[in-house]
Amino acid sequence: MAKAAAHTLSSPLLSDKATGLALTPVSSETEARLDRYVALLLEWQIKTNLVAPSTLPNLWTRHVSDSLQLLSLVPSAKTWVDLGSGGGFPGVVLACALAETPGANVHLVERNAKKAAFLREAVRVTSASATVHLAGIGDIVDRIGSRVDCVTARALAPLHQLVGFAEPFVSSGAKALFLKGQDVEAELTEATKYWNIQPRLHSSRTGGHGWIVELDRIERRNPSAITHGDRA
Ligand SMILES: C[S@@+](CC[C@H](N)C(=O)[O-])C[C@H]1O[C@@H](n2cnc3c(N)ncnc32)[C@H](O)[C@@H]1O
Repeated sequence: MAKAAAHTLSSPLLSDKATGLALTPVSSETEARLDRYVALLLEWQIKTNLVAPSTLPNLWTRHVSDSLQLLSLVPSAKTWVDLGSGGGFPGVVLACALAETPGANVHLVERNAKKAAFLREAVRVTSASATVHLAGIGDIVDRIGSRVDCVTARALAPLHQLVGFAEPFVSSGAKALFLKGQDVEAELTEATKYWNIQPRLHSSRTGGHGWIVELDRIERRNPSAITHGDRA
């Protein structure tokens, strides 16, 4: 019974879906893939914590649209890497949206085996363009190998760590897009102690206090330029 209820979009969730798709419109093919993904997530969420339970009534705006908004920042990107994909945000959503794009692929990097199993199932039921890597971030740079157009992360780590994770990809020509919350200014201040970056900030289209940090260049700062008191 509980499982059957999980498959049926409740009225608030249907209304949230309409709001979300008005913010970030998609083709009917992509909408059908996203419907299958959301149904699977609600089914697995009963046993596995994929998103904070308090955010479930706003799944489409808080998670799906939050992910979809990245596409317009790099419309020509085909090869994506999503670090710490968890329940699939933004990676699976991007892969659903890119499923009709020839040559597109999203690498989903997740070290938790249960979440990686969910990601594999999500890719299967949606026929999305994605490859799941059950691995730590430090181990996948060589494995992914091919030229990457965009590296993403959401709710993974403080910005100064994300910049370090993304650096090998950005050094090879990728753009980095990090979904961040209201503390973005403080995180940027911390990150610039260790990295030379010129961030571009975009306020989230989904409202709230969210920001997208866009980076095209990352260089490690000369360690001698950091005063002793600044060192982590
Ligand atoms: C808080 S969740 C966020 C998941 C998703 N990005 C989202 O926004 O809903 C962070 C995820 O990153 C994964 N993770 C953390 N450190 C990692 C690492 N070094 N390598 C791979 N995955 C990692 C965790 O297992 C977890 O699933």
